[in-house]
Amino acid sequence: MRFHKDMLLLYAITEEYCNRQRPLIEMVKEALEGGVTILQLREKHLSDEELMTEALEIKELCHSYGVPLIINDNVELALRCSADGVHVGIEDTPVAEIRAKAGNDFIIGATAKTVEQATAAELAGADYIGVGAVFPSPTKQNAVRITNAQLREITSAVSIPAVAIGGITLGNISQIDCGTLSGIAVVSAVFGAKDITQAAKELKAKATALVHS
Ligand SMILES: Cc1ncc(COP(=O)(O)OP(=O)(O)O)c(N)n1
Ligand SMILES: Cc1ncsc1CCOP(=O)(O)O
Repeated sequence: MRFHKDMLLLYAITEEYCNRQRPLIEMVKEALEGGVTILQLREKHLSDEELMTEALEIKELCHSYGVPLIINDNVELALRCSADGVHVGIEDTPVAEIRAKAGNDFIIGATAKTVEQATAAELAGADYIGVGAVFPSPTKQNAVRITNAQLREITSAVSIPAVAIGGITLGNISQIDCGTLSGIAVVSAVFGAKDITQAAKELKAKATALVHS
């Protein structure tokens, strides 16, 4: 799927602790019904084989909604299951290596917590950056926080699009003073919600207002 920055508007990320009373595919479907625009499979507890099974099933579902599937960290698996892309952190496979191997149509997202990391990601060929944590995150409690000023500095240092991540909820999204953001990335605000579809709809409306502010 060809990357466009509008895909980043409501970026939903799966996570083990948010579900598991019921199948992940069911929860992903509810999120897609609510209008998420890109989905990342981030299931760190699964073996490659289990992840492959989930990825293939979820990819079909995402594609039926025209939504790209991104795999967290695991480049080899992302390529093997023909996912649309991968998201990597600072300590994962280097972006330039992925780009050389996967070609230009593969979506590559990179985490950036500093201006240096953001400009390096852009130079190496990343399509977008994920910047955060902008609030304390229940999902990644040790995530380093960044301020609104740092967020603005980072996003304005690059010309590739950016999403903010970390502890974003319906209640605090309007406190993000973003500069130029293309969207928000969330785990618990969607997959931890009682009504996933409704939560996604409401977050999407607020994300739309944020990116146009
Ligand atoms: C969209 C998005 N932004 C940032 C991250 C964090 O990725 P990373 O630094 O690799 O940390 P883990 O996800 O591996 O804990 C992300 N996953 N997605
Ligand atoms: C993967 C990641 N990286 C920084 S915060 C975070 C988790 C975001 O989850 P939540 O939206 O529940 O805070």
